[in-house]
Amino acid sequence: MTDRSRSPYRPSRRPKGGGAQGGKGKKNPAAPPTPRDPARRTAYDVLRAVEERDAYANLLLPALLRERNITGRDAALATELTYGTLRRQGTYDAILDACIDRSLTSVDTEVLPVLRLGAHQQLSTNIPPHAAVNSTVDIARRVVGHHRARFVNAVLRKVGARDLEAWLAVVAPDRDTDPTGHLAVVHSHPRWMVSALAAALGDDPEGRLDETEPLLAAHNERPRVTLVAKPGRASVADLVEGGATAARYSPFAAYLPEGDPALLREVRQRRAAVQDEASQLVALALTRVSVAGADTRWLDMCAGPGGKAGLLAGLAGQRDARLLAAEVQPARAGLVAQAVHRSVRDAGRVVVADSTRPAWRDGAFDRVLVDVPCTGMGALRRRPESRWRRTPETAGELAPLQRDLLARALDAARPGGVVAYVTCSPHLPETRGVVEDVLAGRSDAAVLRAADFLDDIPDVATGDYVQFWPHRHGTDAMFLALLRKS
Ligand SMILES: C[S@@+](CC[C@H](N)C(=O)[O-])C[C@H]1O[C@@H](n2cnc3c(N)ncnc32)[C@H](O)[C@@H]1O
Repeated sequence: MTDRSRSPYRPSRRPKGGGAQGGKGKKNPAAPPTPRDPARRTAYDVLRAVEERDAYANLLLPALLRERNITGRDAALATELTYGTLRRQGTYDAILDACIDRSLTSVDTEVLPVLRLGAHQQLSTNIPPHAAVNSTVDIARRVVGHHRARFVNAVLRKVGARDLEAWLAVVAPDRDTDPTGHLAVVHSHPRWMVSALAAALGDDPEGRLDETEPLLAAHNERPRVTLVAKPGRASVADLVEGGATAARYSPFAAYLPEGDPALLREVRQRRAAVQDEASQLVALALTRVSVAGADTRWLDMCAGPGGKAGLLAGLAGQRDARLLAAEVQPARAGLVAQAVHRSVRDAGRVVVADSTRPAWRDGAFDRVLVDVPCTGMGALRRRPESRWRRTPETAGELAPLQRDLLARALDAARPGGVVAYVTCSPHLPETRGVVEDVLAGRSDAAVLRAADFLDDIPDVATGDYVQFWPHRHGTDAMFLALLRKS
């Protein structure tokens, strides 16, 4: 069995600059033609760009759909094929590995995505098997030529010999003797990530990883769309009138069962936006901690693209406070400005700034949010390919920056002020590991029981910290620590 501690089939890098267009066909940049079988071709182009140049599917796919004028059912099929294939890539690779004589690592980066795309259609969709194979081989002929298309045809016919369940019984390690390896193949995650998530959940590493399994399964589900009604500018009732349903936990959230969020008037007018419910709740928790004395100066140190800053600015405007939102990347700061400047009484100001070298004086703020850059292991439902990008080594490389940012956040808070340390990751070295490291080196801050500020939400407390989970709360796996400056 191949070790799946990381995406085992990473090809060597190709020269950059080729765009997503993989084949030899000429492309007219002024008016790109809609390709034959546009859904599959577009899914293939995205999968190949992800494989070869670490493209982001959530950015590239909508851009290609727009550029090629693909809408309706074709757009829906392209989306399903792209995300479905990326989510189950680890499982399909294990199956494909068993179907070819040589190692899958030796398969060209042009061919590998087409094999995965074919496996996905055969094993996880209702597309009739002959149509799945024929259409995929047709794509292969156009993008990699007749010779390699014959190879694709032969492999996919072997894949079609069993259904998914039967394949898993063959290729997944035994659950009792190797639960981590079993779950890694069955639920398509790198092996190290299964262990890291199990540790964050507190699952017994010697046991069957019973809670880890539903978490991994949830990562392979399409997340529902959650909206935020910006305080003072729209209400949940407005969103419900537009077809959404009130959310379970956040007083500002509504779930959109289906359809394009932009069809809602409030979203078009930027009075509402798409935002995960846990993102809303960690920002809200920061505003619920009581602070003695003045409560007018709020800081968001890592604000881009502005989800939490937009909510905080709205809440600040209702309480005669003002938010300063800092973001190091100018383009992302522009997005923050769009989110913040429509808050009540325009309570936010945005600056392009490196928050590790603050332009503000120490002790200047009553409330500070530091939502640090992280591995994104809490958002695998929305960015399925990110699970294959990290290794155990690279998963820890942001920790020095995270520690630095938290230390600067504590500096920025005044005595009696409060700091929220947030990550969109449950990975222990970037959650409690960072908080405990920083607090070990200073005596001017104490941890508050964060769950006390999110009182009606079950199963979020992990000691003094809060950890949301996709399988428990239907949200991203967002972490929150609340600290009081002394
Ligand atoms: C996890 S994201 C923040 C998400 C944001 N709070 C929201 O809700 O939309 C982290 C952000 O921090 C920014 N960042 C990274 N290093 C920074 C630094 N030294 N100073 C300021 N911002 C930084 C990144 O560019 C990124 O936009």
